[in-house]
Amino acid sequence: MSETPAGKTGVLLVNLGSPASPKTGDVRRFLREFLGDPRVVNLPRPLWWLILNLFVLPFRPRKSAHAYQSIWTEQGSPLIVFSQRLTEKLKARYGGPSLAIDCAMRYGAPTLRDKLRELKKQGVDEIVVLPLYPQYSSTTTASIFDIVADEFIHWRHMPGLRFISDFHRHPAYIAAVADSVRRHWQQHGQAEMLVMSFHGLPAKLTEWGDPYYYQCQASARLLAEQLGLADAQWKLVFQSRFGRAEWLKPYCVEVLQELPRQAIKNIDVICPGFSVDCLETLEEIALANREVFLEAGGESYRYIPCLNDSDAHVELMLELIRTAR
Ligand SMILES: C=CC1=C(C)c2cc3[nH]c(cc4nc(cc5[nH]c(cc1n2)c(C)c5CCC(=O)O)C(CCC(=O)O)=C4C)c(C)c3C=C
Ligand SMILES: [Fe+2]
Ligand SMILES: [Fe+2]
Repeated sequence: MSETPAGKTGVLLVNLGSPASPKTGDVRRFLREFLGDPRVVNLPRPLWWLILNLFVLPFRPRKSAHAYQSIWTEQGSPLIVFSQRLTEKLKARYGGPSLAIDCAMRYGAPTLRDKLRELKKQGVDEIVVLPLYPQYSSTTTASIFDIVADEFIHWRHMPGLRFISDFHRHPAYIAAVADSVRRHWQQHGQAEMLVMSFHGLPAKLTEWGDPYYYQCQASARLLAEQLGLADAQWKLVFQSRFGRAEWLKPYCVEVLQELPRQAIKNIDVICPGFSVDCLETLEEIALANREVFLEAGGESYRYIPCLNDSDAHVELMLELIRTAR
């Protein structure tokens, strides 16, 4: 028997994932896995199974496939491409014999289980799981933890585990996003208002103890403070309502329709809850919601991209690996 060499850490950046292709069949497969996760939809299983199979999966995939087609690139889904490029840069800069770095998706491929097993094969004695969600939600972050915990059940020799639940007020995160806004202002000038759009959630989840709503509020307020914005110069909104239940408010679309009526016709829009650009930012925010704002009488709508694979994002990842809990 040989001894395991001491002191090797494995880091896994984890994001939501995308369909294998923007074809309806692949989108249906992806949505079946995603929306079948009890963390994402909390209804009783038999009831949700019926709704999902009778009312969602026969219709939604075709509509979503169109949306995916509008943002798909030669290299694939922006969410996966950016997440992997970020990982490659981090690896090239800081990876080595004592630090293995890789990237996995919660739904679709590359799977979280495969990547955890690859790290195990490399003999790491600590695994750092870093979900690419600055704000914790049971629907996203906890769902990643479920897979890690379930995978570990089968491991005889469990390594140390550090799971980074959130980094919504980490100074390095706030600074990196604020810097990206300032750079945008330097190039394009500052609009009358900065709209910060976060992915929505069913409102009930907050009552049930999900801290996501409060973490979004905290991130937005810290960003506004760092940028020296007065209250009238920024607004937090929630996008991507799904289904009929009440979601977190204010709804992005309603605010965009209202702003021109309040004589605010010139806005910058940023999505601080998304680490990399994806369907939700590129199609919904940068394309569809722009039309909503312009049709309501808005004049200028500038979308500020996510941190994506920028050097600032690579440094943020390193800082989180070093300091976040
Ligand atoms: C950033 C955090 C996210 C939270 C919180 C979140 C909750 C949540 N989402 C849905 C339903 C859908 N989301 C979809 C896509 C999608 N969602 C996130 C992030 C969060 N979701 C991302 C990054 C993406 C994009 C994936 C990509 O490939 O680019 C979709 C699929 C597309 C569509 O059909 O619109 C659905 C559906 C629910 C129900 C939910 C919380 C309950
Ligand atoms: Fe979502
Ligand atoms: Fe959406």
